[in-house]
Amino acid sequence: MRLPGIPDEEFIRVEKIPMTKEEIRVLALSKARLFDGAKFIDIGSGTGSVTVEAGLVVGEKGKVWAIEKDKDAVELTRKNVEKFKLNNVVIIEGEAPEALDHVDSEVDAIFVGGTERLEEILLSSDKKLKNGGRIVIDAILLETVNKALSTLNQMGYKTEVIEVIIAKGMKTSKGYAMISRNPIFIVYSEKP
Ligand SMILES: C[S@@+](CC[C@H](N)C(=O)[O-])C[C@H]1O[C@@H](n2cnc3c(N)ncnc32)[C@H](O)[C@@H]1O
Repeated sequence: MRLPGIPDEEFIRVEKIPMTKEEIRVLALSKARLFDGAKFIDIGSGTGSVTVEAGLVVGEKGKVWAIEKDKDAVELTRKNVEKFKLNNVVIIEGEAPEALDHVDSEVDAIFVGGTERLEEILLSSDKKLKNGGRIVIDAILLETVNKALSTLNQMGYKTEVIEVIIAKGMKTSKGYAMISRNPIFIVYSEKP
């Protein structure tokens, strides 16, 4: 089992597809409490960075389903999965929540990085999640946080939210300058 924390530069990237940054992946996957052999869904896989990190954590006995609606992002997820030589990932091209129908197993955790149609996604995710399983949502907008918390609370989940503000050191000729990244909210929750 490998803990998450692959440097962003190791992923194949294209400018128009935003990536969940390294430190956020570490926190989000830690809140998802993945383990060797776990089953996991990444909704809105984008570059595939969360999918790849999760695939390495859950190992060969585990499985990851990556759901992505954008054709180019699906291709990018595929390239990164190949780059990291993972054979425990199923890539589903399609939009959640409908694409969740192609996940043929109950899972231990779900990460939502693509938050369009969030309420429907959360309600459908519940049917795929084991009791005690976790849903983790990565959000930029306050409105997304609000929707996530209200929906999860209605579903009877135990919920928490954190705001993550990170500055990363950039090496300059005079030393390291700290460059701020945009604040990100992580909503994490547990099914009763
Ligand atoms: C912020 S990016 C995700 C970043 C990704 N976690 C990564 O590290 O590259 C959001 C992605 O979610 C996808 N998306 C948004 N809503 C979706 C939905 N309902 N179903 C499937 N994909 C969705 C978008 O096409 C986009 O690629």
